[in-house]
Amino acid sequence: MSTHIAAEPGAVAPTVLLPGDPLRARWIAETFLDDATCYSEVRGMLGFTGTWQGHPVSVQGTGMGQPSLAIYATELFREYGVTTAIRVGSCGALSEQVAVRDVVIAAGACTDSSMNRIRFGGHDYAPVADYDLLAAAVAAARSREGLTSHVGLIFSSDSFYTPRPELMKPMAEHGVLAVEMEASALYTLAAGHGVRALAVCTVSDHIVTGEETSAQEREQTFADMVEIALTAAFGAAAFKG
Ligand SMILES: O=P(O)(O)O[C@H]1O[C@H](CO)[C@@H](O)[C@H]1O
Ligand SMILES: O=c1cc[nH]c(=O)[nH]1
Repeated sequence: MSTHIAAEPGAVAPTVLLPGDPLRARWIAETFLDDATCYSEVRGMLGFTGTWQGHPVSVQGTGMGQPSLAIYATELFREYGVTTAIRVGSCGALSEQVAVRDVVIAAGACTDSSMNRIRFGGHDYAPVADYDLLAAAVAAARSREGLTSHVGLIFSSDSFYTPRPELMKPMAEHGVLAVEMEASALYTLAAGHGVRALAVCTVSDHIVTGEETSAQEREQTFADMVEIALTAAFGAAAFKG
């Protein structure tokens, strides 16, 4: 057991999906995994292990924001031997080219968080996805009929309710597709631990148009990103099977 995860050694699979919402973790386990069992309920941050197409997979809620994700990611990497970590999150579209329910695959993550500046003595750091996971996810997303997907930068903000909304426009003008709250920390911690990481997000709301989805939809309907993440984790052969 680690401080915030009540799993026995070996109870967490080497490949973990990381939704912010612990109830989305439960929905993913119940919907996509075979023989899923819950290994942790500490603080209500649910974690499950099962199999997908015969591959062991865990799904662990991370909570909202980079400090919360960093707790779970650090314990998973240091104490449970996780080698592949894929965030499956919701995000807000910044660009008019991106619509609600589109999937955004994050090649890299900008941030307003001070976590990396503290880590690197004031220098900036460019958190990027694992290239093989990224390429596999893009291929999987582009082969899904009826799904519009995008690949590029996202913005991992410390604030859901931003005090500086005027900064979203220049972000979009510099290629940032969407805002969420965890990917930058995930990519940084994964790099530091030699772990493969990726963030695949579904657009739950639109910062420009104001369109939004319900809490129930964010918890239980973003299936494409989950299947893309699982396919990327286990390779193109699994996708065909
Ligand atoms: O839906 P999840 O994965 O929690 O992700 C997004 O939703 C939360 C904000 O509503 C933040 O955690 C943000 O990153
Ligand atoms: O962090 C987030 C997630 C979804 N939508 C947003 O606007 N922000």
